Amino acid sequence: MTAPLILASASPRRRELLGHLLSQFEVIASDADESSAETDPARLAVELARRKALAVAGAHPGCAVLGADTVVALGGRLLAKPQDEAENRTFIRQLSGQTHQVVTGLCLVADGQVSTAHESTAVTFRPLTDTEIVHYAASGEGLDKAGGYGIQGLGMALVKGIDGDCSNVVGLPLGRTLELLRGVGLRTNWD
Ligand SMILES: Cc1cn([C@H]2C[C@H](O)[C@@H](COP(=O)(O)OP(=O)(O)OP(=O)(O)O)O2)c(=O)[nH]c1=O
Repeated sequence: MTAPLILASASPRRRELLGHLLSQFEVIASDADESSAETDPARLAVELARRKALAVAGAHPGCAVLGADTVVALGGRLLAKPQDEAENRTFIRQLSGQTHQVVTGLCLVADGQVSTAHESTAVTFRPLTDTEIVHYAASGEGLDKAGGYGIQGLGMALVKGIDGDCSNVVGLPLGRTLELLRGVGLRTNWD
């Protein structure tokens, strides 16, 4: 498999993480519709990753395309990106003192083959004070992130523990991504 790889994502975190695996790839953001009635976190994350990858693959035949989507699930609820600072406070208040799941779905389209995978990581927040919640939401860091926080930034101070792959929480599970790339014969920096 020699076709160049395209990362179908506007996320700077995904670009940086994929750079840990491949020295060369292109980035083209997908405009795929992200609305869905699916409520199961893993199925939703994979469905959206598939839409992103297929949208870009359709416009770039002959290229391998990787799409990803990260979903935050607290009990039966899904927390998307907060609309504004007030909703960000609500999300962080809900996550306070609780364990939630962060699920990233992956889809790789290559040589007419569609491969999918997902990874799940459990993240536990400390019990937070109102002052802490207001302080974090005011930073604006969580506004473009699923669940309304970034574990790689200031949001690290919200977290009591993590069980699973940390890169998955940031948006691209590196182990699973390596498996998918190797599965279609793509050579990575680790091979
Ligand atoms: C929970 C969490 C999420 N995130 C990010 C990862 C994803 O970029 C984002 C979830 O939104 P996504 O819709 O998965 O991705 P995106 O809109 O940023 O980019 P694209 O759809 O173009 O690929 O939240 C963090 O960076 N840190 C975290 O701790």
